[in-house]
Amino acid sequence: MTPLCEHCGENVKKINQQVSVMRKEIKNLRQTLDSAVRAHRKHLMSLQTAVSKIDLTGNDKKDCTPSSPSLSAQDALEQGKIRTVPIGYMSSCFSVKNGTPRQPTICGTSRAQLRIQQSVFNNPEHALVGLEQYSHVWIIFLFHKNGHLSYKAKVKPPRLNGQRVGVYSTRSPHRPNSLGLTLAKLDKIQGDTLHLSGIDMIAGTPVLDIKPYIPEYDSPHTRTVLDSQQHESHQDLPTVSENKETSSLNFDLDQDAQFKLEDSRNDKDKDEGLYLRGKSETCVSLTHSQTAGAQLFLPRETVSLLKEVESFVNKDETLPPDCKSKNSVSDDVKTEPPALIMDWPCYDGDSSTTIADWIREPLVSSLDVHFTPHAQKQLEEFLPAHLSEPSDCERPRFKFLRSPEEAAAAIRGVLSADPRSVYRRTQCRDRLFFFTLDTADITCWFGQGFAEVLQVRPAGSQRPKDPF
Ligand SMILES: C[S@@+](CC[C@H](N)C(=O)[O-])C[C@H]1O[C@@H](n2cnc3c(N)ncnc32)[C@H](O)[C@@H]1O
Repeated sequence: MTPLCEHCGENVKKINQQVSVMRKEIKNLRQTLDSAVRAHRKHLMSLQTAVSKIDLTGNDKKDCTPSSPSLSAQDALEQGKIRTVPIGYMSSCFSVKNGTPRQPTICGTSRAQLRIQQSVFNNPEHALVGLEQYSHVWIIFLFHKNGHLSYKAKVKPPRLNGQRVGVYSTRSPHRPNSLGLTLAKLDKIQGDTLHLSGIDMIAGTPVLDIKPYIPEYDSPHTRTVLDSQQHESHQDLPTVSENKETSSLNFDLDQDAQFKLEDSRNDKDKDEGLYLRGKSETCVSLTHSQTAGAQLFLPRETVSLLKEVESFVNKDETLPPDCKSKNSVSDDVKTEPPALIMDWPCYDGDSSTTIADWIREPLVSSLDVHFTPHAQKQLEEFLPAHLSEPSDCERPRFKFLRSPEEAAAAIRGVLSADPRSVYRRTQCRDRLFFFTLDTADITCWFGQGFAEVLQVRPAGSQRPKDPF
């Protein structure tokens, strides 16, 4: 007789049969589960491997890594697939994207340093020998703080106030390969370190390459002028770098526009080009009537002032009286001043270069920048970088900027170009705007056609509350 369960009264044999069936089912389920987990793990690993082999352009690079047995580094290079190694990282007076100039010309006084890594060259300073002869360098870098790797074929540049254009017609940081290109001023080289100004990169930006800026190669206008004049005169013409050792004269147009006019003649018998350089180094070209191409570096706002000079010079074919009084060029120049023809390739539709209208005349106009007396006072509290002061001095100190005036110019540069996003500009225009410059936190607000700096405090101190 089959025993019955004392708890439920069921047939024990039947219960045992049911239990063994359930055990089998559980075992099967476990096996299914285990194999599913294994399959998922395998899938995950293959996905991770695949992801690690996708480069930023979305191309499969499985065969181009140096470790790949199937493709040598040379083959990879020939296919345009390389693994980059930063030659150094920027130290810059801009710590975050917000408030960083959108182009280097916006803020000539922004400063940065770039130290060449020893991992690239055993003696990094050797790689810089000769570069000190150049005033400007191209910096090729990675937009490493783009946050996400997505990019679109069409973008909305802030200067177009919401309109879309193709990414390759812009300098947008959101682009395949995330490469940036900046023309920076080379202030000096110390050992393995470049001291730069006029930059638009944030601190920590990985730099991939540096090249000297050579107007004869890099500026179509200079090339065109030189080419045509060489063709006409069949003689070698001076390069802009030769202009460096030349005599100079100054003329002041007003407080904001001081120009150094360097007569490029290093041989009295040759009638050569002129070289004008301003405080902020926006470059447009200038030609001498008879021979060489020349370069003009000036702030955007002063272009109109210089156009007045242009008409003055072209009309009278003499130098302004101010120039004459400070003139240090030789007598024959004074008695027989050269006729000048100024060309404005960036501004006046020169045949050698053309640019999009929205760059020439942005839909977003530039702003006047004011400081409240309080902000001005706060700014003056900052000690310049490298000024020796007692270490216990409680005043805040800049790390890069050399004076409160330089900081004020940098702030003006950043704000006059309206650094707000289109969204902020249109949807929350009453909001306070914060950005960091060197060791200073700047607070400002925007009104119709102007920006006002309200506070300049040591970075890291508490932000004022936004009243809106
Ligand atoms: C419009 S891009 C132009 C950069 C360069 N001159 C070019 O034309 O390629 C400059 C802006 O990029 C952003 N930026 C600078 N450094 C960056 C970095 N390392 N990663 C991501 N964005 C950066 C800042 O917001 C800055 O205003």
